[in-house]
Amino acid sequence: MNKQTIKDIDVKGKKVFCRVDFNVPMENGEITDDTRIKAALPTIQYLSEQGAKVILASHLGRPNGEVVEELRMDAVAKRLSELSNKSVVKTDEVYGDEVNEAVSGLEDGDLLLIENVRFEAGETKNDPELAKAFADLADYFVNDAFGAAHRAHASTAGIAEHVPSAAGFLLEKELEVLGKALSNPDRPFTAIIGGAKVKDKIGVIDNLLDKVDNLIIGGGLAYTFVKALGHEIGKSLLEEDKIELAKEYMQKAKDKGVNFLMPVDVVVADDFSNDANTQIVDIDSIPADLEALDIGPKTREKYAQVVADSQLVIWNGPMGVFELEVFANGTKAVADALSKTEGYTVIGGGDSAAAVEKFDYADQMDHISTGGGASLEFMEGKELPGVSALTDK
Ligand SMILES: Nc1ncnc2c1ncn2[C@@H]1O[C@H](COP(=O)(O)OP(=O)(O)OP(=O)(O)O)[C@@H](O)[C@H]1O
Ligand SMILES: O=C(O)[C@H](O)COP(=O)(O)O
Repeated sequence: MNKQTIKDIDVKGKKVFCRVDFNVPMENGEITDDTRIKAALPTIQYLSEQGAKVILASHLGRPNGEVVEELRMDAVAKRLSELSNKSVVKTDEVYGDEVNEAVSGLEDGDLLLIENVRFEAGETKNDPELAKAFADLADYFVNDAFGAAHRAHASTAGIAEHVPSAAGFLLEKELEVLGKALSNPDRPFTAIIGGAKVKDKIGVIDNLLDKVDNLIIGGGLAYTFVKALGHEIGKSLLEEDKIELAKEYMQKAKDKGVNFLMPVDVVVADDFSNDANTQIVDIDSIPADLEALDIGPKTREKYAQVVADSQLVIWNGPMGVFELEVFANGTKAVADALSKTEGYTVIGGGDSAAAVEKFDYADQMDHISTGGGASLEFMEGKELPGVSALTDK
């Protein structure tokens, strides 16, 4: 990486504004998954041990520039304190007098967490005044929020225009793993793309076709491709305006010699529920009144074999409606295959990461990205503003 990292800066006795991605799932005020907090700990602990005064900042949810009581950072501060074994000062403001006072009270090694940065409308607009206000709090800016690195916001990018900056360990690791996978992959290299919408994955599929040996398609987006092959898909998900593009991608795969794998059989249902009547049909026999909600057993076996024979696998997007038990087998089978392959396995965040956690395969994956949208944009080959804004080495 051509950017400074925290190892390149001397933070002893300095104030460091550290952007993290503590956008964790919450239910009734309780954090239901603290993976992202744990993932930022190495950077936070390092800064603290080096004697920095650590000012942490994150967004939580999408409050759209307003104070939303349920999206305050208090539960996060509490969990961070438990995980780090340190007390964490928490402010109720994002900037201003309360924050200035709290910062002046910090001793070397102390941790402070400011309020949800998205309570300020200027955050997502990358408002230069808000960016300057954040910068004025600190001597250095450290970005460890890989999950928000695809956003050009005041606390992820704007601030870097005003103070020297560096990448934290998590950001560095994510870029290293995903970067190596895309630029110098071990082969055979297999990408598995699922999830609901073709339109969200267009850039990724296009970019990956230039790099992979096998491209496996599953989930709701598969049916636009199935339709493009001329099969009927009943009530399955379809993006009519993407059929031509699906044809182009299948042609591109052929031209590039990429093995393009699509479902050969599917689980169809009469209802989007666990009580639905289901049956398994071949891909060219989807009944007009039913919806395909998972890949079938022949497809599971085929995909598992390709994964077993791969040296590198990147997975983004579930194979079916994994939230419902009856349509979870495809996603489970892919997770199981990844857990068994000798190849290096990368989970591209978002729903696939949630599925891997849910089915207890997380420990057996080599890298689970903390960024859903960010890893997608990275895999599309896009520049991440939260990275490009950092000081060059
Ligand atoms: N055959 C299907 N029909 C309808 N919905 C499906 C089907 N297969 C998967 N899904 C749904 O797709 C959703 C995930 O789609 P999405 O494109 O958001 O995935 P993702 O890329 O993993 O998530 P993220 O955007 O968070 O990274 C899941 O909620 C799942 O239920
Ligand atoms: O959950 C995420 O993917 C990141 O925290 C970014 O959140 P956002 O999509 O609301 O910007």
